[in-house]
Amino acid sequence: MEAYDELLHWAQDQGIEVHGIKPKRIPGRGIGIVASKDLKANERLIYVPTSSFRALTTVRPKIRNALPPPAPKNKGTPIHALLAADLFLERPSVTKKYAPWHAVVPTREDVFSNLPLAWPSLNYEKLHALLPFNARAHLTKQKAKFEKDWQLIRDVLLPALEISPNKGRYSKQDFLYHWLLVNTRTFYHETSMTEKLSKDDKMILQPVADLLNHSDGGCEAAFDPSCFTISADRDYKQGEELYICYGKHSNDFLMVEYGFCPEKNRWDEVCIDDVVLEEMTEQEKERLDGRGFLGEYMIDERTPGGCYRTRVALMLKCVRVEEWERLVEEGEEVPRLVDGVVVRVLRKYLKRCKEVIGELEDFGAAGEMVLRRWRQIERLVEKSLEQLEVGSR
Ligand SMILES: C[S@@+](CC[C@H](N)C(=O)[O-])C[C@H]1O[C@@H](n2cnc3c(N)ncnc32)[C@H](O)[C@@H]1O
Repeated sequence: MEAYDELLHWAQDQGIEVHGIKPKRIPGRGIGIVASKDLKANERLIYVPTSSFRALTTVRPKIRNALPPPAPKNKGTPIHALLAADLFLERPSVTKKYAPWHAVVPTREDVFSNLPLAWPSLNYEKLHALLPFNARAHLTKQKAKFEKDWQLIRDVLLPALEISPNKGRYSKQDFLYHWLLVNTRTFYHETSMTEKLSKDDKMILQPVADLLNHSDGGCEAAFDPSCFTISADRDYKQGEELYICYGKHSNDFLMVEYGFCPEKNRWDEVCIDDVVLEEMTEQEKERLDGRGFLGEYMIDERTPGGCYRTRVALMLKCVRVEEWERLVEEGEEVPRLVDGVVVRVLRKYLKRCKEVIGELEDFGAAGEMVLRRWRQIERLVEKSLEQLEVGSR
């Protein structure tokens, strides 16, 4: 029997209802979910009762008792770390219970080849430095989060269970694999047990639904304290892939969190803080900070001339300070005069894109995803420049 068929049988025994869909291997996306028959909009496709989640309640007591309990305001042990520890320390008897799920989740090789946090140390520093601004910032934060969780596992959990860390199966790399599995497969869900915890802690794993790939739109996901459901957002033809939206994320975020960088993404945007801030004197930065306009300068397909924050910041370069203060105070539209400054800054950014692309072209397979990302950015900047230049004629 195929691993997917076994998963579906197993899921049925867990009370999970699956209707009109089936898992399928999809080139470049691992496993995904396709329609096994024609589907109508609003048909319920997956029903997962709370009892079949892997959540705080299913983390084995010996693990929960050894670690500080999760607490509001990100105090205590993150649920992420608890779920990852539960998978990391699974004994064969437990694994047996979840064997059909383990048989279909990505292997270590799959996970490590896609996710930046798992880049081999030799490449990590170099590629990290070549990431676009927001991807770099996000990866730095993610790394800090992982290191903190690993410290808790190594220094508190493993000693409490009398397991020696850094040995084979209990190594940091092995924890990283399970931590990334959790990171890429959890869903947001809230119960009375988790309502006081931070948003990041309201996470659960749910077999079958976690096989849905992401797109910038897709099926409807809904939950209440008793279950999680996925319904068709439109009619589907048999064989079509179904997606859900993991969130309105940019490609920089998707690349770091999930290890892929789609060509089509209506939520994509690019942060150009490095080039905008290079333009500013210390005094100008202070002024921007004082008005709450320091950083987060974005461009996207809909705003070729930059977001409001970008335009406000660059306005400092083309109007007198008193006029700038007045326009900001009154929330007035930024004058078209700023377009000239935006063009100059975007040309500088485009030059930088091309330099990084040149470096990444020599990097080989390890840098492929980052290269693809920079090429997307290059296209976006070129398009923005074209539109600004046409607009100024
Ligand atoms: C929740 S899982 C989805 C199921 C997954 N494809 C699998 O094989 O188990 C999330 C992972 O699927 C992959 N993925 C999801 N959406 C994708 C997409 N649009 N393009 C490429 N990979 C995608 C990424 O590896 C991501 O980390």
